[in-house]
Amino acid sequence: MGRKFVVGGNWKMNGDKKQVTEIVETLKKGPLDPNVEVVVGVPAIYLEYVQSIIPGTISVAAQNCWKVAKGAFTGEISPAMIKDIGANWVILGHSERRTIFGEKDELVAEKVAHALENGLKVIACIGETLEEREAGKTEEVVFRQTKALLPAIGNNWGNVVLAYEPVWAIGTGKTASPQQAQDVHASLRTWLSANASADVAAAVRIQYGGSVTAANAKELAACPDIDGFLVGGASLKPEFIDIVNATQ
Ligand SMILES: O=C(CO)COP(=O)(O)O
Repeated sequence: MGRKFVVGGNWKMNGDKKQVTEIVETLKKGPLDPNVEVVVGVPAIYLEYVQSIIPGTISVAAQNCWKVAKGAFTGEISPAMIKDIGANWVILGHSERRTIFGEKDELVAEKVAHALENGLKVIACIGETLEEREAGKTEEVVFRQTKALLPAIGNNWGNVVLAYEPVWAIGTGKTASPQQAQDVHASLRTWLSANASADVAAAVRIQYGGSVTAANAKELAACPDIDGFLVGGASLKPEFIDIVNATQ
């Protein structure tokens, strides 16, 4: 069975109530390819609001969550809270969480495990820095990051999307070339086949993220191992529609 294309919009810490309303209005008008799964990653404070106004065909994701159910964790939200307001997804391990907020592989894995146990679907992000790429360590890094997730995911791969986001391509306007992205996605699948299972490797959807725009989405989408995108800046703009429709 083919892998359903899945496009995420990661709004990050952008927008206000007016702007998020406008983005949802734009998404409502579409038209969005019905064969593509669409997920929007919303700032925590607007999650419930966006969930209440967005069409049921579009899923809502939190951009982070904590690793236990409740308690004295000031400022955090739990998977149960995300589910309580009707959202079904969470983005975890984003490079901004890793670099700015110091999240290590182990913590990301704990969050992934807890989110999956509580019935959320997870977009798990991995990717190398420029320094790591230039040192020839791209595969080593993404394999290490993925390996940390294996026990957390267990046999729950059906609820996980991997997002390969080279850090040097995020918000820089410097997209990985289709070949660079395809190469990493293909290696990841080979690695998964050896370290998870052939079925997981064949079925898991791997998104590419990093300066995806309407101008480069079609070429990237044509790569055999690219199964969707995780879009930052362009997800706040009407061109997000064209990115969703890039496989048409
Ligand atoms: O980090 C990203 C999505 O999670 C990518 O961001 P940009 O599309 O702004 O480069």
